[in-house]
Amino acid sequence: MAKQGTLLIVDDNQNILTSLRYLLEEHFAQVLTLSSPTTLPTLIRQEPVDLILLDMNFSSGINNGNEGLYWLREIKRMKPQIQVVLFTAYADINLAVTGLKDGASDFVVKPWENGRLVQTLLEAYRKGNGKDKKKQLAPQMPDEGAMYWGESEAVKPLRMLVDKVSATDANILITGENGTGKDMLAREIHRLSNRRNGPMVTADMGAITESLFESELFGHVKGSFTDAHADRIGRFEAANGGTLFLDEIANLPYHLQAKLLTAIQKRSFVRVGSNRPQSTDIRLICATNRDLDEMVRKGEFREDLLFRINTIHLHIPALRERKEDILPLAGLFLKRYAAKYGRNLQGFDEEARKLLLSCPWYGNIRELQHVIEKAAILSDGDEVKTDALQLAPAHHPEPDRKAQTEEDMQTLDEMERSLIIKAIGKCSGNLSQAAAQLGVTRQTLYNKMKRYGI
Ligand SMILES: Nc1ncnc2c1ncn2[C@@H]1O[C@H](COP(=O)(O)OP(=O)(O)OP(=O)(O)O)[C@@H](O)[C@H]1O
Repeated sequence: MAKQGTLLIVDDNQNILTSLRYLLEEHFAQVLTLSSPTTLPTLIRQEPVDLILLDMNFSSGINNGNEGLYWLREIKRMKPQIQVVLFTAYADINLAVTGLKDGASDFVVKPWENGRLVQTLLEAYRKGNGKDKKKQLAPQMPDEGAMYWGESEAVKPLRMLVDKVSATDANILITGENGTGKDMLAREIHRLSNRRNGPMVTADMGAITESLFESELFGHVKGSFTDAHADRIGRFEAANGGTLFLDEIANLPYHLQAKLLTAIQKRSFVRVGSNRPQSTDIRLICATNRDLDEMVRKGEFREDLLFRINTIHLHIPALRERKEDILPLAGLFLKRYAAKYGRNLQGFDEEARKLLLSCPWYGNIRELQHVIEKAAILSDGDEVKTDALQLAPAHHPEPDRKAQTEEDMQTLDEMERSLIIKAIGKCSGNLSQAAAQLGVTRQTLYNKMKRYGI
């Protein structure tokens, strides 16, 4: 029989890789090998892999097979059609059984017997080949809460970079307009990192009051101030062994930035009321929608802090810069909310699709998500029409569309939402200008946008 299919072998033992490659090249059209699973996501996106023989233990990770299970789930999440055969030590058979429940086709126990191994792999290949051809053609959408990367050119370099840096401990700065998915990306990086079994702790620097900054981040000891009724650990300590995500980093007042810098540099902190420095093992990810370079120029952000936090800079493009992803994302949200609200919605009619593509989406993916949720609730039949999208006038491309009258407004909230959208539209998305025009601070505008899903 002619050789068919692409097999990928993932094992950190080079001798095993070499001997298996010789053996299996006799049976498969292409045999690829990887000595570490870290680049597995990139490889399976680039190569047409049909089948993976996946080791359960990697010397870099914890030697309990969990790493194998983790990668199995990743493969199944990214490319459910790829068949995975687990390669396991005798002691890990229970884990391999868990792996079967998680979607593995089969498992082979080490030390292996060549004939048996070949037979198991060929059977797994046959099982996958043909059976799931239909599924392969459908776009792969992630589960609720999972990140959808999309296929646009604008996110490709970002994705490559994320694959490369996730496993390292480099400090990462994520930038992007509000609602582009910075928080989601931070979680994705944690999930892809070697710290994934450790905690992921978030501190929203816009929400922590100045007086509680130190206590929230570094903790305090009982009696150190009036409300310190008991010892309390801070985020730096809670994130030990995992990832600390400092969201809205630009909102940290200048005079507190030096304290943060010291803790980041030394990877140690002192609880309020104590004088004992404690060390912590964290991977730091920061995020902001502001231009930190400009803030440095204006003297609002410390240059040394910026230098420290952005070892790797990841910028998420605005949704309007990745138009190819609008309809797939809208489809993903529609599927999610149609199921949630018990609607039989299969898609969008042509006008609705055009409207979705022509919107500037100043609130990015968050705004799209809110619009689709509302549309799912309002729609009858099996297609979403433009009316159900309820996009505010400023979002409509037609210049002569009549402004909404006050009678059309149902609530004060809707009025405020509409005013904000109009102001942002007028200022071409410049939030500082829009805030000035509305007579509120940038932070207030930002909070309101979050609240209204803009
Ligand atoms: N790539 C994505 N795939 C699926 N959902 C996404 C994606 N990116 C963002 N979302 C959804 O959009 C919403 C906003 O995402 P997120 O909070 O991560 O954005 P953000 O950039 O951190 O926002 P902000 O600037 O307001 O802090 C969330 O509900 C999230 O689930």
